[in-house]
Amino acid sequence: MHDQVVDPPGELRVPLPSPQVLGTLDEARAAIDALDAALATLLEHRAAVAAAVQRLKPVGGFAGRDPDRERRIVEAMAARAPSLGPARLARVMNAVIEAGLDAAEQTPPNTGEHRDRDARTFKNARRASR
Ligand SMILES: C=C(O[C@@H]1C=C(C(=O)O)C=C[C@H]1O)C(=O)O
Repeated sequence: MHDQVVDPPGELRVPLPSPQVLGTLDEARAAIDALDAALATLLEHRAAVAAAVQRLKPVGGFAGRDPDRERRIVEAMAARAPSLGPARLARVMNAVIEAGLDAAEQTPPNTGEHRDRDARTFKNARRASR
């Protein structure tokens, strides 16, 4: 049902129904499921890009954590998510960043899995920017 989220490949499309039009619990839950499907796709893609960053930095992984960069990320996101605000978003993004770094550490560099995943990530990003 949520397979259509990435369509065409390299582009994420998700309906953003106004909460006011959600009249039933089933409708509201279906809307949440669609948003979560998109969120999962974004999180997977973000983790792959963050893993690529780790390999490009002089010191990657948890050892190369950059609190200033993380603060700037949260500030930029808070402008788009004012009802959450910077303090809540900082908690969310701390979990997202740690999950990404953890996943990157589970996949050693220069393996076929990395190479294939990076190739897909950048091919999709290039295609999406055209
Ligand atoms: C991705 C980087 O490495 C780490 C992970 C970050 C992230 O997932 O956004 C941000 C800062 C760093 O702690 C980076 O330095 O840009």
